[in-house]
Amino acid sequence: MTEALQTTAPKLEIRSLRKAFGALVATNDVNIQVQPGEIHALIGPNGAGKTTLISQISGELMPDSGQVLLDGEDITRLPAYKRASVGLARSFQISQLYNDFTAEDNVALAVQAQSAKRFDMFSSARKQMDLREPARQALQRVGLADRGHLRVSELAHGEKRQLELAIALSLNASVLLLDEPMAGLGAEESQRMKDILLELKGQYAILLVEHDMDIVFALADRITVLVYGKPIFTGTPDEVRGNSDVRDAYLGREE
Ligand SMILES: Nc1ncnc2c1ncn2[C@@H]1O[C@H](COP(=O)(O)OP(=O)(O)OP(=O)(O)O)[C@@H](O)[C@H]1O
Repeated sequence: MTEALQTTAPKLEIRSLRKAFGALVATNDVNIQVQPGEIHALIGPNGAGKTTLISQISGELMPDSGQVLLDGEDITRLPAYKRASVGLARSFQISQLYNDFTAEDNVALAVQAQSAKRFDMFSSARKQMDLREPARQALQRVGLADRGHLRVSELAHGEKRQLELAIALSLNASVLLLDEPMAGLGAEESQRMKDILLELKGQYAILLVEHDMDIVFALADRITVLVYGKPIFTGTPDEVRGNSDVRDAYLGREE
């Protein structure tokens, strides 16, 4: 993978991205390339600017300057709701799930929202099938095949996080933005999520923000370390572990 990473065109490219909130520069000249099939982790202390960066890539926040490119196309000004249709999906957050709907309904609704125009022309029976099948497949890929009939409110916390991922997968994206998929999970749930991400590894370009360093080092092909909005190092897990700047700025403190 590492050799391939150096020779292929990036799937997702962040060029000289900058975002300030008043005097605070939360994204400070960030350059990152995520290659096809790569899991690229973004780590850094609290407040380093990880979520702010993900929000600019997903289109929820406009950068002050710089570019976001998907397959070489500039999508910096594309509205968030259109990014999934060009292949970029941010995993939903639990707060966006509909509690009183079933897990399968939640995925089907996301599929429908993305394809609303396309489905207007179809009969309702056909529409149901076209929404249900991708929903079921996505649930299966995250290990929720036999939980689709349950309401979200009946799912365990870890299952809700799996459902968030299923929604992202159902959108047929080739690039996934995952913001702390392990947050709030117990040891067993974390292990399950790790196994799911390992299964997906190689099939998507994934930009992963995660505080759990065991998970990051087990999953990532490369890691970018962000400190005060600025990348201080990008490298393989071994390179990151061995870098003294990273240890001083972040890992030493975490460990
Ligand atoms: N809308 C906003 N207005 C003003 N400041 C903001 C805004 N959003 C984020 N910030 C600030 O920008 C900086 C980066 O925040 P961000 O949430 O991106 O960091 P993070 O690395 O994701 O942190 P954590 O690991 O705690 O989630 C922080 O200092 C934060 O207070």
